[in-house]
Amino acid sequence: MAGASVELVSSVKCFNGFQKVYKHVSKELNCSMNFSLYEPVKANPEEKFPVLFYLSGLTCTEQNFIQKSGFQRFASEKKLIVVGPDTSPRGCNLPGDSERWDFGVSAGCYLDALMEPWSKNYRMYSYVTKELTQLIKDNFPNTGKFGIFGHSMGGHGAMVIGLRNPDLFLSLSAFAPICNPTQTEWGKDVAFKNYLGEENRAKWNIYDSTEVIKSYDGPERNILVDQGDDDEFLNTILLPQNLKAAADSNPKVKVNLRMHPGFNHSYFFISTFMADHIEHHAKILNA
Ligand SMILES: N[C@@H](CCC(=O)N[C@@H](CS)C(=O)NCC(=O)O)C(=O)O
Repeated sequence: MAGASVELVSSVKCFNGFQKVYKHVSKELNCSMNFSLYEPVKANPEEKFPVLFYLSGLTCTEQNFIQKSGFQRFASEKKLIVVGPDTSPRGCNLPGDSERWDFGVSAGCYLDALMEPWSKNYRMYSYVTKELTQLIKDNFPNTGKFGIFGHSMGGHGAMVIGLRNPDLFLSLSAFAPICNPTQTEWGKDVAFKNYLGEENRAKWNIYDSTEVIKSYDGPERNILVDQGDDDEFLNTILLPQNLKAAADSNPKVKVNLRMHPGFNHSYFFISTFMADHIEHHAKILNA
């Protein structure tokens, strides 16, 4: 192992690989962080694997995804390392960080906060794009090819991070993502207002994937988005039709938005379509 140090917390065999949890001290977030990492068994000592990041939604830790989504069977088959960061800094005890389920602890929103008291710790955008990616590159047997996906707030994070870093994250997909937060009450009155500030309104759009797509001019992207039509957050927080409309007006971004009758926002929905997402990423990352 090289680079910044990571400590193994647990390791359990699952299909032909190990579901591990690590902890490390994050310089970006100024606290100790856990992340999950699924590592396939190597066929030979030199074997390396592509890496897929999964970003979780509001109220989650690094545990929800590894316990409930069933991704391990497919990651084992396709031989992908899958990394699941936590959803916010932990243990910082900032005033007001635990009063709401949709703000503060477990609701880091995958952005770099600009406002006090959040700006010292709430730097999940830089944590994922710089610190954790580097730590994975330095410490695990990877091919250097990375993809990213996520759910809900994590779907928002995956889209923003994937679209703004096309050379780092080659493949991109989401389950029920928050697509246009600058147009929702949660975005305007809670998350962006408090983390980014009204006075920085001009900077909000870089954390809104619908807005990022409108001005996207990088390599062509094919994004898979699955959405249940019985999702309790569909028309208040998620707004996938706005994302689709933005993509339809930019030839560089193709969004395959699949609406699924009867599914809600839960991990029962995620587990149903997990195989398709792993397949989507494996095709690009193994090319
Ligand atoms: N406010 C509700 C909803 C939160 C919610 O649905 N969170 C989603 C992400 S936005 C989730 O993944 N929850 C964890 C789980 O289902 O294991 C709650 O706290 O139960």
